[in-house]
Amino acid sequence: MFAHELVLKERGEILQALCSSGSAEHLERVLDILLSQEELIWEDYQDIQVPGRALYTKARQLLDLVSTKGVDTCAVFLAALKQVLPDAQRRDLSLSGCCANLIDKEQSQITCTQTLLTQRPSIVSKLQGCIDGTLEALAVSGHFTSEDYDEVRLPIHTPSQQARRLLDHVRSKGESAAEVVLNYIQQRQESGFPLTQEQLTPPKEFLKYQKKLSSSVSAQSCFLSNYGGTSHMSLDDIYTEGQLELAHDCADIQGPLGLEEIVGMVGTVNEDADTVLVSGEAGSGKSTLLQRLHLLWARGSALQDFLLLFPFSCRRLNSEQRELSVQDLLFQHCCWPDREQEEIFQFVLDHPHLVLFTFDGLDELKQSFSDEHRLCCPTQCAPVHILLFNLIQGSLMKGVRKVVTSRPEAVGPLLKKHLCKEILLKGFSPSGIDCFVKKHHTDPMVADKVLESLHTNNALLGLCHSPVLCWIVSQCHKELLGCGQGSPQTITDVYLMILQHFLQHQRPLQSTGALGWLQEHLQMVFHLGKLAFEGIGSSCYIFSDTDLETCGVTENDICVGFLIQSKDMPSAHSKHYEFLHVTMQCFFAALHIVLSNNTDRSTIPNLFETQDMKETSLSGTCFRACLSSNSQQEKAPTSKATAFETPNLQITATFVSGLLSGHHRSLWLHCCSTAMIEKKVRQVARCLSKGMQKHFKSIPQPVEGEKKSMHAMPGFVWLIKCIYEMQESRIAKDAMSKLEVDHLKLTYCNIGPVECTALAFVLQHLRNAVGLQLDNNSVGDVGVEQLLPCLHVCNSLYLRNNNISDEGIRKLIAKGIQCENFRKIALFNNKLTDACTLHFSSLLKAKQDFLSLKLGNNNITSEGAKQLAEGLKFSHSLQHLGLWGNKIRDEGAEALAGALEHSKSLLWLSLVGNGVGSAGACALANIIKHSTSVEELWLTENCITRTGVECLIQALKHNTHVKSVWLRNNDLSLQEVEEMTQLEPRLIF
Ligand SMILES: Nc1ncnc2c1ncn2[C@@H]1O[C@H](COP(=O)(O)OP(=O)(O)OP(=O)(O)O)[C@@H](O)[C@H]1O
Repeated sequence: MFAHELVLKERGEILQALCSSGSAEHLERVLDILLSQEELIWEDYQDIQVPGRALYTKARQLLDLVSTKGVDTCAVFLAALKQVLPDAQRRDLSLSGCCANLIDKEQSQITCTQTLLTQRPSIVSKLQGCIDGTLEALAVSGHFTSEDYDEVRLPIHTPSQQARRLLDHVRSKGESAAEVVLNYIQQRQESGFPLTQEQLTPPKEFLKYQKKLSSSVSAQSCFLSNYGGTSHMSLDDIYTEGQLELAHDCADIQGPLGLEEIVGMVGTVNEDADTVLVSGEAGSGKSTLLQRLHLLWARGSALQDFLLLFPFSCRRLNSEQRELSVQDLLFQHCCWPDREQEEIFQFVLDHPHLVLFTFDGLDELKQSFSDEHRLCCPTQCAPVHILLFNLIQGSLMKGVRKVVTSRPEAVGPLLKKHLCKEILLKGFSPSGIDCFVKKHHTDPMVADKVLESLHTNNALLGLCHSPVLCWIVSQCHKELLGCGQGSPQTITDVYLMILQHFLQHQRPLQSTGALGWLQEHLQMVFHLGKLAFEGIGSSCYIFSDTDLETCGVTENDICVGFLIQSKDMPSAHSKHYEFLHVTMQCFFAALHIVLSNNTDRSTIPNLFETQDMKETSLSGTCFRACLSSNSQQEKAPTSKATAFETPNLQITATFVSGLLSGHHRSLWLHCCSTAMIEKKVRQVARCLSKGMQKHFKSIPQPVEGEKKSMHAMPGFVWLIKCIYEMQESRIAKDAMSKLEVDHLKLTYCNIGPVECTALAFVLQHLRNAVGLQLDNNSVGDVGVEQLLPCLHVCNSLYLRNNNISDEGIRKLIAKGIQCENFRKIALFNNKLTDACTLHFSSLLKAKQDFLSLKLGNNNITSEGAKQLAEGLKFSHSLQHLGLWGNKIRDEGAEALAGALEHSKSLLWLSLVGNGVGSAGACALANIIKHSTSVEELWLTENCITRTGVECLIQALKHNTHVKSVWLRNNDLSLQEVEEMTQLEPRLIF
């Protein structure tokens, strides 16, 4: 193959190789070589290197340019690539055979400017060690102004980029400036400063540091800390893959993402950014995922493109009061170099693309993200959050890859614009739950029993998609297996179960009776509750000895196991503690709110109003003000925006609702006054009702002719979940009696099985049937089953892109057949196969008023179509049938045509993108011939040839009510298309 053909054929791979590290270094080195080989002229170079242009755009332009210059330039380009790319990437490209030999140009140039061009690669290398000196020489000789100096020295440039910017400036200053540069380099060489080639291979001390860092990262990441109180669990033994998805649609990737793809370029939406965000709900496994990445890196089994990985926890960074430089941050917070600190840091600065930073829990940082305070100099000291924000946005240490985790609610548009991509972590898949439980219980009999019990309680199974809940449920298997009918249904039930588990673990229950376990440990609950509550209000998740003392937490309280010692705190002399998991802190804070006599009467209303505060972006002082302890107020001087606090306050509010539910009220009887509890119940009920009404009031009036539709605002799902936790049908009924909409839209709302359970609990009380649109969530089969109790109030159900399989459909249809209102369903982009068509066929037979069935982009073949046709024969009502993007061929089309040809109801049929061919088209022509209702037939992309279209034309001759037949992208020549359009204008090509 010729070089230019190869450049064309491997374009995608070459682009990836040049740009995937996110650093411009590879591209710029290739440009240096092409300039030196005189394959590019200066103007070509300037056309590509337009400031501010995205890296990928520059690379694409270079590829276009070398292709237009012909085979020789392409051969030199490939040789340059071969020289520049690291071994691993070079192996991925088949460059051999087509590369030209790079020629070392003789130093017989007429001008210094030419020499700077033809010797550019080596001059860039030489300059890196003496940028300052060269700049000074240029300034002294009057060629460079202080602006030139500043532009070259911009700290966002790596040293090699600074060298190139210097040469670019010199080019515009003329021959004498070029002479100054060459003279300076020559003098420097003569005075004994060698070339800087060794900058590209790590210095010896660096390798020692790398070893030290990786063993410290490995030590930190090999155990899971929340097993600390009870047993040690190594990450290897328990780690279970979570579900990772790109937040944005991306054609390049099918199926779930792997761990390596988190840092890779796949799914990039902003090529200029270096920061990847992994977002996920509380307990979805973000910290554990990072921990896994750290461990794999430290062991050399993943992310080996990065020589260094620096892990940070925002929770720990909160306690850093000093101003630090990036160098201090790396060395003091991650790993201290024993020697040659400067040299190691210089290597990091010179090779940003070989370095990875991870920041866990951005939502826990006391300050909210802002890009106002710019900092570019890595040696300048600043408060830690300013360093962090500048690293994330890339004004500091451009080119270093960053992975940041956060709860989704805490990510505002300000941060989003600095992200190269966002990845959603959606907890465990159904098979992930099985896998986790089996790993958790080494005894397979126990694991089987736990799983069996989970599969008989769908609400609990839904909860187990959240890893933290799956962990609790597995941990409390004895309680779970012992509780029979009363097994947990709500998140609060699960947390009460672990409370009971830990308390009884400490002192097995003997004489105290069924309610005794709590009473016996009430003081401990009060102490931890106070600590948790005060921390939640001020985003404080790590507690000192003094904090514990202030809240009365004793050694015995610690021994129960809810508090664990914090790892890696900078001050070694005093102990620090944190809750096993932050959701546990929320739970104890909720216990405090429910049980304490001393909480302010506005605590509950303020807690529930956090959502409003978020939506109106008021400050979070309101909730903080209701905290009673003075010490806490002293400790929270920062003005953290409410948006960052809201997730944990919302979780606390959800627990408050759950703890005050009728099911649990008897628990509190012996702990506090019934009147106080009842008052709090009324307060919560009022807050929920008020919150709901506020949402309903915001629904706009419908435009004439359109249905009244409500798109869920943030917080709607949370309120629904609180109502579910309370388990009060009365509140649900009351809330729904005021909702007057025809269509309820909850697309992209993070709806998983747990949310489905809550939605069904509340929506079943709707007075009028609605269209329920849940597209683009993570409902899954478990969620579908959870929705069944509200199916009777759904006239249409939209579940596009929700990971639903045939099993989910089986249950859905069994119920749907009995629901009078249920008339439309849209299930495109799921995991359906032929097995589901049997159920749809039964549905069509049984429900003579069913109107619309859309199953596009699934895996249905001709066999499925035949099965479906069996039901279609009986349907006298179906108006819309969508089967696009499946694998239905001619026989399937024939079966469908046979069933539909005499239909008096069908208006619209789509078989786009199936491959029915001409035989299929001829069969479908019968529908046109005989049906008295069909208006639109969509047959785009179906390998139909002239024969097929001729059948359709014939059929259309007898039909006046068909409006259009879509035939784009079939096997027809331009001439045929023109000819047939003339014959039948209703054909659309
Ligand atoms: N992939 C996993 N494999 C095994 N266990 C997991 C996994 N992910 C999470 N867990 C369990 O769930 C617990 C909570 O997970 P983790 O702390 O990682 O969640 P998170 O998303 O960081 O939560 P938060 O946002 O509240 O900080 C872990 O301590 C661990 O016990």
